[in-house]
Amino acid sequence: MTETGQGKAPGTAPAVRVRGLWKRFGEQTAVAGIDLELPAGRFIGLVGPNGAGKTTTLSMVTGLLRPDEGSVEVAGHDVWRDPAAVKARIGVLPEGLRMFERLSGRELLGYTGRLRGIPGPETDRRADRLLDVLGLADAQHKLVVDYSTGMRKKTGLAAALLHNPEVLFLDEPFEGVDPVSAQTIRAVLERYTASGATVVFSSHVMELVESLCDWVAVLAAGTIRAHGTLDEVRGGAPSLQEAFLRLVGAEGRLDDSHLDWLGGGAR
Ligand SMILES: Nc1ncnc2c1ncn2[C@@H]1O[C@H](COP(=O)(O)OP(=O)(O)OP(=O)(O)O)[C@@H](O)[C@H]1O
Repeated sequence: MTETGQGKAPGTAPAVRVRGLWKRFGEQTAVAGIDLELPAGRFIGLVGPNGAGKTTTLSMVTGLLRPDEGSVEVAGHDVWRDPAAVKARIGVLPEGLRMFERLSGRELLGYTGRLRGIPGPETDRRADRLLDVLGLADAQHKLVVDYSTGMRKKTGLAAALLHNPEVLFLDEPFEGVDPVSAQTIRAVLERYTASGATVVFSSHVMELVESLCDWVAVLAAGTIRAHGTLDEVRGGAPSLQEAFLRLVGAEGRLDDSHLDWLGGGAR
């Protein structure tokens, strides 16, 4: 059992089960019929080029955006039929996270704890630990509006972890984060998955995904191009980056002759 009393049974049900997922914005098809199962208890990377549909997929999986077609289950619960059960079990750090700017980091966590129904003293205990581990203790009484990008990400992560979710969804969690903070976030996430929880995060940075994740899904043009363990997705390729370029059909995209005017003193 987790500290919040939710049953966590890694391996019994997939963390996420997506069937026939579609989303169109006018003429633009952002997600084109995704079927995917993400295993529980893994550190999972969702990778894809710009515009591949990662954010749209994560938004639908976390109940922030309604699909045109298809179904999503998280930890065995249907996201649209049983939203409260899903929301109790997930933590989300969305892209472009909006926060209450006029609260301090500390107040924000206190508020999040109350929303999550965690008793005050327990919220305080967890907030103390998270702020400390994430290097935010000294800034905890500053207003969020005055935080740097990295501090905002770390505060958002603390808020997403406060209720000890079964599945944590992070959209580009390392973007705008300095290497020291990135290392801290990594350590926190590794500790969290070691306890049987699942992390699903999106990224363009293949080296990061390769070093952190043990399971990967590759998305391009709204479809899944490959999924499986890191070794399965890499196939025979020497690195995930090379496998990725092949899978998304981007090998040799740069034809030097197009940029023959660039550099070399020619104006
Ligand atoms: N609200 C929207 N209205 C119109 N088009 C949208 C909207 N949201 C996403 N799209 C389009 O859907 C496609 C997928 O976008 P999405 O943001 O999911 O991709 P992504 O993989 O997260 O990209 P990036 O890595 O650049 O953040 C893109 O072509 C995008 O322009």
